[in-house]
Amino acid sequence: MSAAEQKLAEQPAPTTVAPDTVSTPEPAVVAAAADNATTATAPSETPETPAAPAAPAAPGASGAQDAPAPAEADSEVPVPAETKEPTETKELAETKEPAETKEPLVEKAPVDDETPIAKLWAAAKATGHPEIWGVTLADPETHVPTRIVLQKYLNANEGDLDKAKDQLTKTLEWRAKTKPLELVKKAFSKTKFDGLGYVTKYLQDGSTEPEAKEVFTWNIYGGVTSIDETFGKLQEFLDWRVALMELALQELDLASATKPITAEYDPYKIFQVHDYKSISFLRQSPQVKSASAETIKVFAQNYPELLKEKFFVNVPAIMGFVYAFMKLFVAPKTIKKFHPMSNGGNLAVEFADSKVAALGEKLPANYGGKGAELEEQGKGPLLE
Ligand code: HEM
Repeated sequence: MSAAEQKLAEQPAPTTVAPDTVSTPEPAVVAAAADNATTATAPSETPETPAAPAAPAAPGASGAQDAPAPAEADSEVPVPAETKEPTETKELAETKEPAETKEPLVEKAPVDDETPIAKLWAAAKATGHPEIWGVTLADPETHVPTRIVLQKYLNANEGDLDKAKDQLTKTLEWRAKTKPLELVKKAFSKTKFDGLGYVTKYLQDGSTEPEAKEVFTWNIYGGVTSIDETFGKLQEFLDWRVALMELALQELDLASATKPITAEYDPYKIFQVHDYKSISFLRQSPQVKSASAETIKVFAQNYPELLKEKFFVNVPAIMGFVYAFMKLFVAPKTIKKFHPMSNGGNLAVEFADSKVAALGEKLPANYGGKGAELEEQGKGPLLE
């Protein structure tokens, strides 16, 4: 049992959805939520190989049918490595064929543009929008960052090419419309968003491996002083929330990534923390409900496979019902990455396994570390 799970076990999480009532605690829900999603899966040799159609239903299709596709849906389903890497096949065939001979080339199947990654690339080009998460898309055959992005769409959809294509196309259309990179340059209202969101990054000296970098986004929703101010204008809140996510993506810096990912191996993900300390309102207002539901939906569609683990800290025991309510909107596989904790001071011990040495110590003291406060070590969307 991890420290998060122990903390969780201390804290009841009722399942009743009625927002105005505090219902009977139900430890089973807590246990399920704390379940870690790091299910071991067979390694795949072919990163782009789609999962077999017989894989379990896509996230969002099981349990909560109407729930959006999860932003951070895991790809835990083993992916059979049936097909040979087409490029390898081609290279092999060509090198074996002496240039002088007139014999016909060995038949190459499938050709490069038939791989799922190549098909996603074709779909991406067709939308006309050139970037995603700070990566200017280019031929994935030679451009690792693009290959990573496209593979994430396959992973989010359990290797289902049609679904991946659909989600990718919608993301690119959304980015063309929303212009998230411009939101990062925009200044938001200090009155509404001051102290509510930060991004931090931690590096392991001497290593260039992707594991040597950990990026966190922090949502200090306990710091909200006026629901009407912060959540009253939904689009404004969403824009700010998207700007925060894009800042985190800048730190993740996929554009400089050099290591391809597979269905099972993907170190390019972000930790998220929601801090509900000192929450001044104990009921979920309609504004909070719609802001949360809409954020979850937008993120599920447009930021798949970017969540490593998510910690909800300083959750007042009396608000266990909120957790139960929120889970209704989230796909089961994403929920497995959630860790509610009653005491934020225990957060630091969760990162003992990180490749970034003493990561926990680098966190602010509020979270059990020895590092500077978030205001000092973090950055957030611009405010005016
Ligand atoms: C009443 C004060 C609260 C506010 C203002 C609030 C705000 C939000 C918002 C805006 C989101 C959207 C997702 C995001 O920003 O990343 C969210 C998601 C969520 N919140 Fe809260 N929340 C509150 C209380 C709680 C409590 C007490 C819990 C219990 C643990 C909770 C659990 C969750 C969960 C599980 C999600 C889904 C996260 C995801 O899909 O990534 N919330 N919340």
